[in-house]
This record gives sequence, structure tokens and C-alpha cells, in this order.
Amino acid sequence: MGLFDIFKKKTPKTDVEEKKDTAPVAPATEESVPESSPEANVEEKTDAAPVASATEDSVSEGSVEVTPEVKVEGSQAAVSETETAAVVSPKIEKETAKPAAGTDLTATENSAEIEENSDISEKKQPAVEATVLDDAAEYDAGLKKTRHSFREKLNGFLANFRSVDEDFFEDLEDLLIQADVGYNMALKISDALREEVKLQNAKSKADVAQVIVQKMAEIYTTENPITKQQLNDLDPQNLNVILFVGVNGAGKTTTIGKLAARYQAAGKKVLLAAADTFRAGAIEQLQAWGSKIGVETVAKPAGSDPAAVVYEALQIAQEDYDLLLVDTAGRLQNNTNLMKELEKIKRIITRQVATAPQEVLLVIDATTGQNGLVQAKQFQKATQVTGIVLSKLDGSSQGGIVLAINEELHIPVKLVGLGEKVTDLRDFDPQQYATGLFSELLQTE
Ligand SMILES: Nc1nc2c(ncn2[C@@H]2O[C@H](COP(=O)(O)OP(=O)(O)OP(=O)(O)O)[C@@H](O)[C@H]2O)c(=O)[nH]1
Repeated sequence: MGLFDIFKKKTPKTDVEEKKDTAPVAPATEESVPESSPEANVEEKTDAAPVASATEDSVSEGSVEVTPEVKVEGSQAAVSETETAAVVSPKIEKETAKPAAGTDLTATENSAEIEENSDISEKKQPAVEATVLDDAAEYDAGLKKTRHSFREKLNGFLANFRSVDEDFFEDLEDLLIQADVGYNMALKISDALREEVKLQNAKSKADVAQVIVQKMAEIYTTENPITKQQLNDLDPQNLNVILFVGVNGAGKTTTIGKLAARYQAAGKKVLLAAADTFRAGAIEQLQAWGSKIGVETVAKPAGSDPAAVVYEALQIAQEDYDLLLVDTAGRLQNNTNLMKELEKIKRIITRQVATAPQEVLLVIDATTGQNGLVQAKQFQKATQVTGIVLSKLDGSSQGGIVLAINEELHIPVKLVGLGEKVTDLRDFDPQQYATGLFSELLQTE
């Protein structure tokens, strides 16, 4: 089979409009520091080793209210005036939540108020409406911008072509760096191309162009250890938890919505936890996604301790759910606080369910280029990321980021976001990715 055989017949493309999240970020005040929240005072009954922060040992508070039918009451917990209940929205039909063994949960008065203030719980659950493209068509459409940008760069590069000499390879390295593959990867590709050009005795501009594109496609599909790595299968014995981390606006909430819809369509019972209590509007955004796809969301008011949200969500999820997806803050007062908070959330999850989180997914915005790699290294230290979600590939003009991630982070890209619709999430498939990037170039050369 020749290299060209990997390129299948192209399918019609769709344009995807890029939209930026403009929600304001809460001011970085002491009062808004979740770790210093006065809310937590129900003790976790656990044998686990003590942990750093005071609130971590007392993460749960107040009551868990499953709107509106089920109200779980406990009695022993002391509840301060500032405590608030977690709400689960949208409305659910059957009783699902009972306190986990050893956890005391007390009803509070202001849970009703939260419910009243939440327009989310009043919303209907419309069916998911997006048209589903097949994977190849989705990759093709989603990578349109990247493809065009690479073609332009390549054409610009080839316009100056005279002969295959040292200058040629230096310029080629620049081209690859501009395409975001990273410096080391650019050198590797350039070396591989040196060999290939010699091997194929490519001398004319057209021949050389063909070799470049062929080799690039090959690097994505065969030569590079980019393997098709999907999300771990759900564990049927234990609650599955996927923790989402990443900077503000990377696409965490959107990815959670898309992934929840996917699992739900596969017959899994999914619960969302709104643990980004820091950014104004983040909770409502997740609830809106939940409402849209008919999946319940556990939330507390803005400024609550995120660990408490996760704790209560775990209690509910352990009773009756297959999967809990946890949204986290992308920004706190500073990076140290953020990383500490993520570590704490992760420890709480593992303490409740020893096998969880089964996945820690770092969402990287493909349009942020090499900055994404710097962020990734920080998150990796705090949470041992198991996979990357590369969001907004449809809005990126530099497709090389996939190679850079592979080369520098050694964390598999597991999912890609190819648009804003609920169906615009795909398992990362290097072959379809390469096809989406280079097919047109090969056809037109
Ligand atoms: N075009 C495109 N837009 C996306 C994609 N994924 C997310 N977005 C958009 O990116 C913006 C930010 O996404 P969010 O999901 O809110 O990002 P976040 O990481 O949860 O942000 P914070 O809550 O601020 O931490 C939104 O406008 C999304 O619609 C994608 O794959 N393609």
C-alpha cells in the first residue's frame, strides 16, 4: 500500500465559527479563596493519612439536595450559618442520593433558596440536536483552517525554492517551527526529510513538495510513536471519575458536556460536579450543559469550597452512577493555589474511591501553541495527567502542536475538540488527523 492510500475521498466541509468565552473572572480577593471557605465542617470518616490543609479533612458540609424530589437528611453535622447545600440539577425523576456510609449530611434552610435562584433547574432538557458527521468528515471539516494555513506556509516556502541545499533545510525548519511542531521535532522532521529527498532523488520543486507532504503524513501515522490511545474503558465495579484540568477558557466545561453526552448515549449514568466555584458563571455554564444534554450537575454557590463540591458529588455518584465528570477552576489567585487545590481534589477522590480518578484529562487549547506545553508541564506535576484533550483544533492554524505534545510531554492526546457543538468531540486518530491536514495538499500537488 502506498502512502497515498491513507487518503480517502474527501467529504463536504462545514465552517465552524470560533467563539470566545468572555465571562468575567472573579476578583482575586481573600474572601473568594475556596480553601479558606468557612463552609466545611462535616468530618470525613476515613482511615486515610492526614493531609495538608484543614479543610481537606472536613470537606463536606450541609445537605445534599437532589432537586426536587429527594432530600437526604442527616442530623449530627454542625452546620454554620454560611453553609449551603449542594443542588443537583436538572430535576430528576427517581430517588438517587443517599448519604454514603459514615457521612453525616444535614439539611439546611438555604438549599431552597439556591434552587429558587437557579434558573437551570427550571429548564427543560432538550434533545441533543447536532448533526453527526462521521469521523473522517469531522476531522476534514475541523482541520480546514490548519490545512489552509499550512498550505499557505508551504507555498510561501516553495516560492523561494532554488535547489535542495543547506539553506533549503534551514528554511524548512523555520516553516515547521511556525507550524508549532516545536524546535526538537522540527529538527527531527528536517533530518528525516534530508534522507527522503536523497532516497527519492527529488530535485524539482514539485518532487520536493511531494516528499515533504508525504513525509509529514507518514510521521503522524507511522514513524512517530503517536499511537491511537483512547480513554480507559469504564470500570464496571467501581465509580469512574474523570477529573478535568486546564487553564481558563481552554475548553474544559465544553469538553465535559460533549463527553457526558457521549457516555449517556452509550447508556451510562453520568453526573457532573461543578468544582470551578471561582470563575463567575462557571457553575451556571456547566449546569446549562447538563440541562442541555439531560445530565445532572452537583453544584454549590460560587465561592464554595471546590473540594466540598467534589466530596458531595462523590457521595451521590457512588450510589447510583457509572461516571462522575469533575470540572475544576482554570485560574485562582495564583498558580500555587490552583495546583494545591487540584492536588487536594485528586486526593479526596482517591480517598473516596481508591481506583479513581481513572483519568485526569488536561484540556489544552490548540490555538495557544507552545504556551500550552508550558502549562501542561505544570499541571502534570500536580495531578499526573493521563491524557490530553486538544480543544479548538478547528480554530487553530498550527496543526503541529500534536507532534510537539507527543515529543515533549509523552502524554497521549486522547480526545480532540473540533467545534463547539455537542457532537464535535472525537477520539484522537493520528491517521484521520494526518488525512485532514494533508489530503488536499497531496491532491493538488
Ligand atoms: N471552536 C471551538 N470552540 C471551543 C471548543 N471547545 C471549547 N470551545 C469554546 O471555548 C470557549 C471556552 O470553553 P470552556 O469550556 O468554557 O472553557 P473552560 O476551560 O471550561 O474555561 P473556564 O471555565 O474559564 O476554566 C467557549 O466559548 C467554548 O464554546 C472547540 O473544540 N472548538
